[in-house]
Amino acid sequence: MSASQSERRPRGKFITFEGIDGAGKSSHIAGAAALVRGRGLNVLTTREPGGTALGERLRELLLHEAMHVETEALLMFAARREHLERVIEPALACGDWVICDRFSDATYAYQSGGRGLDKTKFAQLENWVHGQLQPDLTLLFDLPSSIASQRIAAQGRDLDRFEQERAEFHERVRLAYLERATAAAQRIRCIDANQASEKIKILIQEALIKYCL
Ligand SMILES: Nc1ncnc2c1ncn2[C@@H]1O[C@H](COP(=O)(O)OP(=O)(O)OP(=O)(O)O)[C@@H](O)[C@H]1O
Ligand SMILES: Cc1cn([C@H]2C[C@H](O)[C@@H](COP(=O)(O)O)O2)c(=O)[nH]c1=O
Repeated sequence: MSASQSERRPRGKFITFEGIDGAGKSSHIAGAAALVRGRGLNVLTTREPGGTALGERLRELLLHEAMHVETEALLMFAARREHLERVIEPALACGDWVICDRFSDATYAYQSGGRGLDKTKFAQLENWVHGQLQPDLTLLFDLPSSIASQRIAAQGRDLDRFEQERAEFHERVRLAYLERATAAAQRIRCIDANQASEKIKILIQEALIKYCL
């Protein structure tokens, strides 16, 4: 066995954080990454839409320009294709872990659940862009949209196109996430986001240790 073969690390784990806007997922990504790093593993944190130079430009359009729902879905998957090619796949292949703020479950929840994109079209795009690849673990932050919108309002910042949507939209997104969690129960762990951050941090640590570390 050559030196490079013996040093080859096992493929990294792909972890995603999901939930409606304001559910609190982004607040926990750095802590999750620190836990993984503490085990001596390399970990990269990234986000969607975004994560590459082109993806970040697409993010600007997606968050601020009105467009047809199918354009929106196609651009989400275009940004994802780039992200997979340039960031996610190379990192996983060399043994690094990737923690991503949203992935295709968000497209299912927002574009199909929220906006009404045909689920068959979603499935075709998902299959085209990432085939059998799915996250090893998805942490779904579940919260009623009324509480999430209060959290966002308390931040006192300008709202993007999705955050400006009505409560009914966010409830449809939430239900679609829960539907997806039922359909992929082996991968998606639901976290009650209506509790103190310290308790949520412990639940995340438990899930990472139980399913990935
Ligand atoms: N458990 C919690 N209890 C109360 N407030 C929280 C909790 N977790 C996060 N917050 C606050 O809620 C707001 C939204 O949190 P965060 O940005 O992490 O949410 P998010 O799900 O990533 O939202 P978005 O998808 O819109 O970026 C922040 O101001 C954050 O401090
Ligand atoms: C990946 C993805 C994202 N969105 C929406 C959801 C959010 O409102 C914004 C940006 O995400 P952030 O967590 O607030 O940074 O984009 C979407 O509609 N579809 C997707 O696939």
